[in-house]
Amino acid sequence: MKDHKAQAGVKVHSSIPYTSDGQNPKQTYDVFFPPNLQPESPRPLLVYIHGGAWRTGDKSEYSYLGTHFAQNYNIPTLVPSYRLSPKVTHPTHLQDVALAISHFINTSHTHLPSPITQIYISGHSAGGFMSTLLSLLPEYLDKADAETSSPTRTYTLIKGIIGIQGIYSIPNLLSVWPSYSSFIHPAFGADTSLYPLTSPTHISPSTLTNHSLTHPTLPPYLLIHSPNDELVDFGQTKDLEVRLRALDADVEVVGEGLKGTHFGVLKEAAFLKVLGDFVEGQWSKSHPH
Ligand SMILES: Nc1ccccc1C(=O)C[C@H](N)C(=O)O
Repeated sequence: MKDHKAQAGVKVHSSIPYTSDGQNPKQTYDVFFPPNLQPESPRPLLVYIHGGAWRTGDKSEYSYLGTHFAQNYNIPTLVPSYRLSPKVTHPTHLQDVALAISHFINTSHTHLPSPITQIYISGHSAGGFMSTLLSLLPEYLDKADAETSSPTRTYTLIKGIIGIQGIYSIPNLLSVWPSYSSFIHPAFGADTSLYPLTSPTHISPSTLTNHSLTHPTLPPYLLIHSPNDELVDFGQTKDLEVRLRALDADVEVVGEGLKGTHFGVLKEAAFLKVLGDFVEGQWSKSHPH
């Protein structure tokens, strides 16, 4: 573990292993702490799950996001890496991310003056698929909690999900972009009949009812999708919006006003503002000044 100061007092803990063997650099996270956190003013946690078609990408490319939200919104931000395909297949990527979140929550008292009481999970592209599934299928975080011997049920801390140019339906993605089987097959296997089962857009009310005994309400969703995304069509976001509304969730879709490409949007000031303001806005509802 390395500790160093980033700009303007943001404290970074880099490459913290979240598995017990601690051997794989992909199974580590970076976490960005705002300066001067006070015990009497708790803050939410923002998680950022990177994209890259389940086969590329690394936490190191998104340090600027952690620094930004810690510095400008005073929000501790967790950026995990996870193992990539073809080395692993779904749901291993998601299990890694769930373990990273549970691991951080259960060690955060060593870094923070007060416990984390709210988690906002954002994800870009394939990361949007994962952030959404974490909210719709509690078993991923519950299983991670069992592994970390968590006394807290991490799932119940989720207070918002942010999908950024996400992939939410594998079948629809392949019907619009057949060539994407080049990364979908390594990530999800060649049996296309299983694709609907894994997709957030295909989660049914009855799937949810099975879980809702202990957590009846879905968190609010913010779905961000620039009209200039050249790699993932807006239909992905539209279809998820429709499904989430059918599941009685609050959904806000932001598209107009953004200009960036699939990856370019992540550097856009308007994007950073929409995401940060959403987290701060949700948090303020339960923590009025
Ligand atoms: N996020 C995506 C969505 C759709 C299509 C491709 C991507 C990619 O990220 C491609 C990646 N750079 C790759 O080399 O696999």
